[in-house]
Amino acid sequence: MQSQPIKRVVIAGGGTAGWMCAASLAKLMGKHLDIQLVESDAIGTVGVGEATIPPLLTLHKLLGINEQEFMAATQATFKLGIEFENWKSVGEKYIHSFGTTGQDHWAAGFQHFWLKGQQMGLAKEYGVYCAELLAAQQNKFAVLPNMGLNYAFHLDATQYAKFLRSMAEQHGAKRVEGKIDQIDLCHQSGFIKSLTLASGRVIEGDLFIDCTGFRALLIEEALHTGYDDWTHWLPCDRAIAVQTASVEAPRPYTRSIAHAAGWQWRIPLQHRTGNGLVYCSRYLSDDAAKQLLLENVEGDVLTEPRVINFRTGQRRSHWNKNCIALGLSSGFIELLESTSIHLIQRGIVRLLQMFPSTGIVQADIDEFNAQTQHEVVNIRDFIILHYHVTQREDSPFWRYCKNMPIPDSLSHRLELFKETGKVFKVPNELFGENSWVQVMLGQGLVPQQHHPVADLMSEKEMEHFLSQIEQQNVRKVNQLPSHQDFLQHYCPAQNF
Ligand SMILES: Cc1cc2nc3c(=O)[nH]c(=O)nc-3n(C[C@H](O)[C@H](O)[C@H](O)COP(=O)(O)OP(=O)(O)OC[C@H]3O[C@@H](n4cnc5c(N)ncnc54)[C@H](O)[C@@H]3O)c2cc1C
Repeated sequence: MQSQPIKRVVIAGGGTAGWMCAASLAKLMGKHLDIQLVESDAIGTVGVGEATIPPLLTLHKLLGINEQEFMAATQATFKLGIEFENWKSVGEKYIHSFGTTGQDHWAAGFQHFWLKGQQMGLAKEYGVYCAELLAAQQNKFAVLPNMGLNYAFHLDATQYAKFLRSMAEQHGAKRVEGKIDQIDLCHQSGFIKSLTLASGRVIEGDLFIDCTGFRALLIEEALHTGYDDWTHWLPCDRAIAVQTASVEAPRPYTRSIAHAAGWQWRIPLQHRTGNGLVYCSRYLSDDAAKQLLLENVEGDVLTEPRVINFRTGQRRSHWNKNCIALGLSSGFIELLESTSIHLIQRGIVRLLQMFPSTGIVQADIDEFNAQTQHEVVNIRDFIILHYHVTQREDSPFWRYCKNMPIPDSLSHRLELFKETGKVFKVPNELFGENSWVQVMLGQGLVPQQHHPVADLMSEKEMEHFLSQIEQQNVRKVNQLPSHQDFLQHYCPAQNF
């Protein structure tokens, strides 16, 4: 397709996606590449995206990032999961934690033993059997040896981009300030040849990474790649974001609080709290959303509330010709389970694995797109689950979500769990069985049966099995310091 070797990589956009990509390429392939990143201070970044999930630790290890330095620089706190309030019904809550719940048997997941234990009147709440969940509820945390607790971070998105920028520049990536005005295509191949800036400067490249956010300047405006719209399954299309002063010690989890036409996030950082309301404009006006958010935040409001429009879905191809889209330019599922930054990371790793050093071939493009789409579709189903499996019928929004048709792939999973209690992870899927079980149970889907292997346990054996898991978790959590104390000792930011 394009037999010339790929030496010059141009990254358009310097938000989280752009700088994650620049830092990774520069650190891991910088010796062989000329990397330029173009960004515009006048346009700025989306400025949100502050909750992450555990696989980010793997990328940080790969890049040799010192966790304490990174956390101090980005005002970060630890995250053990997400608390969902009012999602199943108003007044009820559950936590989707990053930990393992109970102990699986090779033939059947822990949920089967828990269901049997419940039938026998011996099992407590599902979350009692997960150390991360107990630690989150008690606001406790420590980094334990051998990944004793699974965790991720809450971070300041602007500081994170700065942190990555300095790393990228240290490894040779060059930043170009300026507004991209025009994208120049090769008449014959349709490949991108160069970007022309408002200043008239022309930036040529062999491979272009579109990190221009929702604008999708390269992948869509120039290459007309197309977009699969998922608003019929994920109807929220607006968010209002606002930062507030902290009023309590930072909790080691994200809060997601459902309202009548969407939900509100609370992300505690060391120096402030990130808040926002995600909503569906069919059911709530921007003014009403703003009022609702401001009525439901705690602490002094530090920034002007900002409305962000989005359309859930994904780009039809994430890699088209010599352009790869990363971040918001590639699509947006929803922020509910903090999967966007993770998908940027996956796109970068995939690019490194398939880097077209000797030239671009269609087989690489097809493989990249197939893998990405497979991954994104499974995450999409997991997010739809939260909205669709609910007992709420108290507003038009929730009635829509409860009654909307859902993808067949999700229907099958829900049916399987409801009928049999079984959950199987699809190969290369982000969310494992334990995540699906936590959210399905949390949203109120209770299986009608359990696996017969759980029937082999006598009452005494079941009691012992459940109580030793519980005691082990209680002992682990009892020795932990408070999250706040641990942050203060491990990674205090300057103004903590
Ligand atoms: C409300 C909301 C909350 C979110 N919360 C989370 C979360 O908790 N966790 C999570 O994982 N993800 C979250 N996300 C997604 C996350 O914010 C993004 O994945 C992440 O910030 C990456 O954004 P980006 O770099 O693609 O785009 P942006 O941050 O928008 O960056 C775009 C870049 O392109 C540049 N640019 C654009 N046009 C031009 C031009 N013409 N010339 C030059 N430069 C240009 C801009 O200046 C900027 O540098 C959230 C998203 C939204 C909308």
